[in-house]
Amino acid sequence: MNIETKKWEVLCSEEQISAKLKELGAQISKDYEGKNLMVISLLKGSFIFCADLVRNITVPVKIEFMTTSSYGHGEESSGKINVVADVSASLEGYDVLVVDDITDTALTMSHVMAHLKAKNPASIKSCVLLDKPSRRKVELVPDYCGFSIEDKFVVGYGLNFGDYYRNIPYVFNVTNEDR
Ligand SMILES: O=P(O)(O)OC[C@H]1O[C@H](OP(=O)(O)OP(=O)(O)O)[C@H](O)[C@@H]1O
Ligand SMILES: Nc1nc2[nH]cnc2c(=O)[nH]1
Repeated sequence: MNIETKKWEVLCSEEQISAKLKELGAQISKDYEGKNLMVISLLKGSFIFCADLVRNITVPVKIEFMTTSSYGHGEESSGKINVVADVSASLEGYDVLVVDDITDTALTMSHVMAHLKAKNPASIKSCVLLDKPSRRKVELVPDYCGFSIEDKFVVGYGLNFGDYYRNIPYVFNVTNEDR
């Protein structure tokens, strides 16, 4: 599908995202006061959300990265989570917060949480910008969540369509209507 010729429905505007980042940042800063916070950004999807989120966190934070993949270019999870690049740091003694752009089937987040728990962090929680609870294949409730959304394939603010559109500064859905 050529999405340039279709109408885009904005689901989370830049203003809504910016307000949500302040809320999440304040809550996380309060909850992690006096703790040893390590944020792990799941690439590629969370690179924009995580970069904005950590700038709203006021307590000391160590930032690490991990790359997973399961969707490829499609709109359905392959069901197999590939750890393309594991986190390189030791997690021992850290209060880990795993940050992702979206939890959909939750296969990615549940796989990553189990994978990282085995590395003995002091604690581990999850934070996502978007949650699609209606699509779960495994039970999981993110500890921090920006927006709960309905079952629509969303694009922008880190989320891809094919290899593109991660740089669009808001979250949108491509409709079937022509522009
Ligand atoms: O809850 P799930 O159904 O597992 O879907 C969520 C995952 O899907 C996307 O990753 P993707 O595999 O597309 O890789 P990407 O981060 O490179 O976009 C997204 O960034 C999440 O990590
Ligand atoms: N781009 C994109 N990736 C996803 N991965 C899981 N759900 C989605 C979605 O709605 N959009």
